[in-house]
Amino acid sequence: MTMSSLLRCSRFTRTANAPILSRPLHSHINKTRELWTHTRCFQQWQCLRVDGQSGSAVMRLFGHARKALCLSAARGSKPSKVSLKFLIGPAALTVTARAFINVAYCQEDINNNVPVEVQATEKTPEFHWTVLWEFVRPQILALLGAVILAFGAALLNIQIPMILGELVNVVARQMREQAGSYVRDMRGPAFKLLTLYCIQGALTSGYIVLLSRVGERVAADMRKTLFASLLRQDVAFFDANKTGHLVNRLTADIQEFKSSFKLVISQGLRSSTQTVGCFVSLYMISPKLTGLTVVVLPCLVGAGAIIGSFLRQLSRKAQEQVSKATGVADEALGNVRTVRAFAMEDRELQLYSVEVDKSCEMNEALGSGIAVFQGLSNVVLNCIVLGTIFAGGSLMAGDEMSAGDLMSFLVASQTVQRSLASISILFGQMVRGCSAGARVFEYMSLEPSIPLTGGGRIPTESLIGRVDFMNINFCYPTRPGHHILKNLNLTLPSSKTVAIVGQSGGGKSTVAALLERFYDPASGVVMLDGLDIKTLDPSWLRGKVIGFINQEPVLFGTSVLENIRFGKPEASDAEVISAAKQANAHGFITGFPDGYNTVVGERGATLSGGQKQRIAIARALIKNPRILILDEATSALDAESESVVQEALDRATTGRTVLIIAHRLSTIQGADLICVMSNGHIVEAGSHLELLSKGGLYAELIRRQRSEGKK
Ligand SMILES: Nc1ncnc2c1ncn2[C@@H]1O[C@H](COP(=O)(O)OP(=O)(O)OP(=O)(O)O)[C@@H](O)[C@H]1O
Repeated sequence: MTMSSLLRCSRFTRTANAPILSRPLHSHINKTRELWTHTRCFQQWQCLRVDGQSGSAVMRLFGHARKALCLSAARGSKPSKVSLKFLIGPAALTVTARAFINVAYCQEDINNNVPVEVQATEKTPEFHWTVLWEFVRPQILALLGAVILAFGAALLNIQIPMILGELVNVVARQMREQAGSYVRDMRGPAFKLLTLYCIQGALTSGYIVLLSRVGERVAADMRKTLFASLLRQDVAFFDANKTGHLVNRLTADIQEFKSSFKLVISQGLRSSTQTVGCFVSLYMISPKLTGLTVVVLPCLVGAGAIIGSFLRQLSRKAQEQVSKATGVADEALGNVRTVRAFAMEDRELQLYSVEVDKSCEMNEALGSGIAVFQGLSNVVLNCIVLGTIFAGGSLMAGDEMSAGDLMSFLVASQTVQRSLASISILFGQMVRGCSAGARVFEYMSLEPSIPLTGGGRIPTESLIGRVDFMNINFCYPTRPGHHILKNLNLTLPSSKTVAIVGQSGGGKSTVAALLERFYDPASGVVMLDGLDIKTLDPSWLRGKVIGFINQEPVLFGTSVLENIRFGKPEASDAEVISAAKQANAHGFITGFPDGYNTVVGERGATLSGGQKQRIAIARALIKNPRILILDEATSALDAESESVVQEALDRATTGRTVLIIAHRLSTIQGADLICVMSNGHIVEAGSHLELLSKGGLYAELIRRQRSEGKK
């Protein structure tokens, strides 16, 4: 979009019930509008209601609008309309903005703390033919072949009623004249008809084979491209989108698109060719009867289409209800241990039953609707046949038509009916296919603000491993008004252990997330060996430099060997075993009947917490990271497992830069530096003894934990 078109479409309108704006405010908004058009963020603004706001309040309002849009962009949606209700002082102000989002604004500094209520209406994703073309292009020859074969089959279908008519004429002549050989007269048209049937069958199989090849390959390419795009997205994107919703796009949406694509090409082409062709045939057989058909048929097909669309709506709702019920079952079965632990089986069953009963009711209603529709269609179709015979018979009586012509007319008009009905169904299918395709394309074109790769790398031999957090301010993109880190300054000296402590929810893990570059700070820099990590290759940083072990290690449902090798795919078996030994895991792994080939179950469900944690440590150690982050690595374990894991961790931290995030202060007393976090920044730093002697917040935390321990 050019700057001039942006300026053209930028406008403010006052709605009927909006109070008259004061002059200074008007000019202020105009200035702001200029600002926005220049930042290329907005396509159109509509200021609906402004009650006695000061200029600066309006400026803040625009700031919030921008943040809301950034938030939506981080969630992966591009809203066309965002309604914001701001409560600034006593007055309320409502603005509706039509937005053209520039995703780059996700990283804007977010510093305002005005209470804000945001409702974002998600824009329906758009279907882009150019994107589809990119997927179809490699299959174009097969697709053209399919189109030609389908067209050929449709042309043959048009011939069939005429030849049937010829056959009936032979029979009628035989009955009338009783002369000549029946078999000889029938042979010609019968042979012709048989040949047509065979060719038509061959063409039909041909185009179905080609189309399913095209459809499957296009769908496979789409799946791979969408999955690659999803894997590339920012962590913030996954904060904002449910996994089930994303998986649905990869599975159900692509499936729906593929079915529609195949159906629209094969049936659409066939039905439209047949409709046109058979209409020509009808006209050639009997212009009078065709005139009658032209009046009656569209009315009936139109009525059928209306009822059909009602039934489709009903079917969509029933399907939604089925997936709702599936969602309940999915959640319960996926969290079966929690359900069992709370003895909630009956409640889950009840929830599921309610949803299943609703879906049953809807499907029953749908079934009744379909039954009525089918019954009516049968009556109507038979009436059409009756009407055609009636009208055709009177034409035959007047010698304007032969019996064969009437037969041809009947078959051709039935073909037209079927084709028109299938076109009306296909239209709905096409709409559904396009919206499924649009949902798939939406995430394909989404560019992450933090790329996966690209940027500099520090050679391993010169990597020191010093980390500096300088003046960091940060809010999570999903909660723009909630400031987690405020002017945080922290240094992790090379080969030293730094522990961060502080109240729960204070932002300790957020510091680790910024070092991993899961998010970028709103302002300030994170430096590795004096280089801004934004200039370094994120995949190198995460894959080679930093080892991350957190409270709830997630393992993949494969073998122990593969899980450890996840840290370094090229590692030999000997390296895996050595990492397992360092992590105190070799003993229990070799105790399993299948040793390193033991499959650990979904998310490592067949292992104990301590065993999972030690495999996670081995997975982190196998890449020999310069920096190790231990985020509450032992807090989920019992005392016995904790001591085994702690022993592994103590061994792992030697010679590395280590950042420990801990609740239990007893585990970090040996750290070189302990930093106490409060209110988003570091308020105290020093060794355990120094901090104790100061008698500040750390001493208070120690005192509290000791008294809790005693209780
Ligand atoms: N992905 C996220 N999106 C939005 N807010 C988040 C996200 N992760 C954490 N938060 C919020 O950020 C704040 C800091 O969370 P963080 O996990 O950094 O705290 P913490 O100090 O490590 O807490 P704890 O000691 O309980 O683990 C919390 O208020 C939390 O609700």
